[in-house]
Amino acid sequence: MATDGGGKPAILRLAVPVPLRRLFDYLPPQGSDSAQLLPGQRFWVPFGGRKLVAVLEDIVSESPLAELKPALEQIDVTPLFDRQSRAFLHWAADYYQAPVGELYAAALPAALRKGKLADHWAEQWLELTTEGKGLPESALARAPKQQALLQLLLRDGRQSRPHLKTLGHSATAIRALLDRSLAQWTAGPTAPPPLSTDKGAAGAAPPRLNEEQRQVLDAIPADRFTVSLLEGTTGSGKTEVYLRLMERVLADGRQALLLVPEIGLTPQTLRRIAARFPGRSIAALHSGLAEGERARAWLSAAADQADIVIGTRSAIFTPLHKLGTVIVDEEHDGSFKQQDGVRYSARDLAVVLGRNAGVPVLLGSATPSLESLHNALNGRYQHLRLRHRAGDARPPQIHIVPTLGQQLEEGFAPQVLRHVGETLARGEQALVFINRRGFAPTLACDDCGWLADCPHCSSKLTLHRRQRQLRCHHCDYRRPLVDSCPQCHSRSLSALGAGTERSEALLTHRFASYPVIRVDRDTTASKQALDKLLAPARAGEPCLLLGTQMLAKGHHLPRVTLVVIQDADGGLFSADFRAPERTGQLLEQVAGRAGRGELAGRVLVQSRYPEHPLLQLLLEKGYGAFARQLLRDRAVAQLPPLRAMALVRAECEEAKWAEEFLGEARRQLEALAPPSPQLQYLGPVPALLERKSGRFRFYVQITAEKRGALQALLARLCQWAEGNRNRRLRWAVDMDAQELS
Ligand SMILES: Nc1ncnc2c1ncn2[C@@H]1O[C@H](COP(=O)(O)OP(=O)(O)OP(=O)(O)O)[C@@H](O)[C@H]1O
Ligand SMILES: [Zn+2]
Repeated sequence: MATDGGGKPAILRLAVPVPLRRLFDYLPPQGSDSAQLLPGQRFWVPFGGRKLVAVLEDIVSESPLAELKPALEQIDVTPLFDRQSRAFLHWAADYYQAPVGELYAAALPAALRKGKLADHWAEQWLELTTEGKGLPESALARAPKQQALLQLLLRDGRQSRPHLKTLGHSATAIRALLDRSLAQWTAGPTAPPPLSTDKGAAGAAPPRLNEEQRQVLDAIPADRFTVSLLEGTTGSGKTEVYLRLMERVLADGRQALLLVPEIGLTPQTLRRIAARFPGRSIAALHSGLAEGERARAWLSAAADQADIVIGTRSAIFTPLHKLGTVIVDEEHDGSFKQQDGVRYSARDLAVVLGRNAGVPVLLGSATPSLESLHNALNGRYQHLRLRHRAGDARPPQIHIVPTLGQQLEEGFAPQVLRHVGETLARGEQALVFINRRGFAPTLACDDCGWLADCPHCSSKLTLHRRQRQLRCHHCDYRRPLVDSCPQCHSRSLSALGAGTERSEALLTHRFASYPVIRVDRDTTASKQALDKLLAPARAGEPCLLLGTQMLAKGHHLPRVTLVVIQDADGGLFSADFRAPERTGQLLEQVAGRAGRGELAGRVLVQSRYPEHPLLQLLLEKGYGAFARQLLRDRAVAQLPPLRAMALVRAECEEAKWAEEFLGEARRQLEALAPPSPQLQYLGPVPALLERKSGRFRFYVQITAEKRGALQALLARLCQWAEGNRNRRLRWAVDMDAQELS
């Protein structure tokens, strides 16, 4: 039996991925060596008849429990998490009221979460022995191939087997060094897969920073914790600032972490970064990778092999020991907040990570979130601005096109179609933004008024004509298209509203001599597909781009001179108080795709309510003024970011149970802390999407003046709710909730 050295048996205190907010004690696996037990290692443990992957937190000598089970198996020799990253995960668990075991699960790439061996991805490295290291570069002159290999190892250190092959070193030369005991193989983590770079772009001289960019960069301290919000208009050269900051960090021998939105991690972005840092290893972590590739990239980053880590949300949890800066691009983007499981915000955690590591954090956006803007305006964050477009590009001209009472053709006003035609005829590119994929939002019967509802959600099915299907965009329910009304058997069914597929049909017909490129989730199953689709646009040919918000961000297409926003009204009348903010961000980002090169840009915005004050403010004064107005409105309504807000959510097949549970939760809350001007409760109320995948969804909303008080309250509520015995009911705490849906 393993002991802690003092004779008492060692007890493992483990974080297990179950919805209970505590650690669990186990005995070490049979026959394990206590000297080999280290916090941060993974173990297989038995739990309620299942086998789970848990992470070792602590080794103790006593447990409050009398009967302990042994863990089944030790998975790692080398711990996957060091002390600092464990402390970070614990902080996040406390803040988001989540079990720490679930945070480890969120932090690990899928393959490692499932218990695969980390060593499985180990690479063979050739390195010099002490004897080899003692040789001068001029040694082995009589065997030039061996000498070349020796010189490489002396200058650049150990080399991986595949890399040696790429460089053309022969197996014979390697064998010779091994035989002379000058070199040896060692196993170690793999280097991140090298990224392909644009031919010609690699090594291209970076642009000279303009005065604004220089000031921004100078304001970011080299090695001290600060948070800066970079509010820079679209095309103002924010990415260039990120690249310079990374350069500085790398020169200092440290690692840079760059977080990007889910749809922002395009091959184009990766190439731009790879081209700037030839010879540096870059680990890209995103959902488009195969499980093995992702685990490999994660492990190499954790083993200090990656200089730059670029990733979506969960990359925030990569253990980086030489972190030099955290940069969050498009910090306002909704994808930084996880919407199920542990509902963390990677953007907010970036600030905590930077504070722990004592390094600068840079949040950048043309359309900052109200949270970050509020912090910048009240001085908690440093507020940096880029007010002008970089290079020679000018801001685009924006015009509203009123659509009420106009003869529209598949949703487009005649003058809009005329402008598109003229743009193409001039040899330029046009971009049409439609925020809905599919052919049309739904199918309706002209005779009885039947609508195609989803049987599992409180929403309509979307018509996808090419696949001849009706699909639910919330639960992915699909059914074949019907020819007649299921209710009255009438054959006159109409497609209501516009979607990308329907607009594509009109535009392809209307502008038949130009390529029409449709970009949405249906046409771009993979990131590579998007890259390929956009190739003609990048080549600069006249073409028409048509798509959803996938087109709104990150793309730099200098020949796009016309942007059409087909319908600006969607978010102006939503019941979600954040909807205007999101609409403003989206419109500004889409508009920002126009005129990014030498040619001037124009934006046409179709609206039924051209007089709407918020729309007017946005289009006339820009997002900056619009967002500051929204902040004043939020202050009046006592909403975030002026108040802290959390939701307690519950969902169940039986609406009644979810409502009852939340009713009781609210009574518990009010008993702990009665409502007051500083602390307010709302609900239980149904979520905006009341039913999803067959479950009814409700929430109780809590807004508080003091975040700390809210935290303490929620911690006690979780203790109560963990006792909930209804297994068919799911509940969750959503701290800093972003969606009321
Ligand atoms: N100092 C500079 N001089 C000349 N060109 C520059 C300079 N800085 C950036 N650029 C160029 O301007 C264009 C826009 O820059 P960049 O992509 O960095 O802007 P951005 O603010 O990140 O854009 P967005 O937020 O709209 O995606 C790029 O082609 C970039 O190479
Ligand atoms: Zn559905």
